Amino acid sequence: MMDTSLLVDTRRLTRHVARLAIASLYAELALYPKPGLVSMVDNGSHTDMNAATFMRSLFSLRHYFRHICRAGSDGAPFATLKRLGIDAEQSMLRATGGVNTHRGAIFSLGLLCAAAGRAYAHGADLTAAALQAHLLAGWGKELGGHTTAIHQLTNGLAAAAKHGAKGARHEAASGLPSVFRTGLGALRRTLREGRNLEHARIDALFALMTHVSDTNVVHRGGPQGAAFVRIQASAFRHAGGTASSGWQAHALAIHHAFVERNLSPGGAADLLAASCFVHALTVEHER
Ligand SMILES: CC(C)(COP(=O)(O)OP(=O)(O)OC[C@H]1O[C@@H](n2cnc3c(N)ncnc32)[C@H](O[C@H]2O[C@H](COP(=O)(O)OP(=O)(O)OP(=O)(O)O)[C@@H](O)[C@H]2O)[C@@H]1O)[C@@H](O)C(=O)NCCC(=O)NCCS
Ligand SMILES: Nc1ncnc2[nH]cnc12
Repeated sequence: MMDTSLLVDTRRLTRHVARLAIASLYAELALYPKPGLVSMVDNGSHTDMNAATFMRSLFSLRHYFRHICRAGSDGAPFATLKRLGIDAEQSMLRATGGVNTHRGAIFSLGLLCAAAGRAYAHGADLTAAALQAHLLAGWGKELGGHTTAIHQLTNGLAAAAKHGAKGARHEAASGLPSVFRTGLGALRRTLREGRNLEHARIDALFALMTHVSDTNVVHRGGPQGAAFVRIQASAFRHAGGTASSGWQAHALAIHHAFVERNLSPGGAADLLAASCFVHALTVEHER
């Protein structure tokens, strides 16, 4: 006879995972000041999207995260995840009137939801190490060979071809080191030092801006823009990050400098949401 308790538990897990995924995207959107990025306060360097566009996008993705987590727990092949990802991109574009708000999150956060489902189905504790191991064991080989599933020249492909930017596919094929090492590391460090989640998210965003090969930055600003982002983010961190009493004024000055140069670290923003997700999902298993 079928074990229905497992079915109920899996349903509970997929709901929990989807709720955390959406909450993480919301936390990223609500954070301020975020250099060049859209928030509840302003549109940063963007003219075609605002917080309402992001809220519509976020709402359109709520079932996707549940479905991709379920696919992971069912042991689905990469082709299934890809299909779900493409469908989610289409829902997002319908919800936003064609604006790319969350393509990176659909990809990276979607893969993490699938990895959570796979880890759970294998009876693993939901730790960060288990998530990364299940991501790579489940779909690492296909991710290594994943070119693109959408047959159009994206800004990311153009930035890769012209300037060698690595982008989301390279990041995922390497097991999302920016999430598991850079983002999560910074979140945990700031919390350990006794500051709050808002501080931790700001520190994580600046850590990601220092390390990530962000196709969004490269597409808009070229190699000089990417260097500017790295230099500004490093200066913020060397000044002590959110441990410094003047951190808000410093972050705001960087925000204005990015808007002046039309720069937007959208890849780092997506990876911040992914880091917040991993932190929230694993925090009680890491003690
Ligand atoms: C696999 C794909 C997702 C790859 O897509 P693409 O060829 O576009 O590759 P990337 O640019 O590398 O990645 C896509 C988005 O990921 C974000 N990103 C950028 N750098 C990184 C990075 N190093 N690591 C992780 N993620 C990264 C980034 O998203 C943010 O930027 C968005 C805005 O970008 P853009 O459209 O350029 O917007 P504007 O600057 O405003 O443009 P203009 O107005 O100037 O024109 C922002 O919304 C953030 O989300 C990249 O956009 C994809 O091709 C694919 O295959 N999809 C199908 C799904 C799938 O296969 N799923 C598999 C299982 S889940
Ligand atoms: N808050 C934000 N602003 C602009 N691009 C983004 N991509 C993901 N989050 C973003």
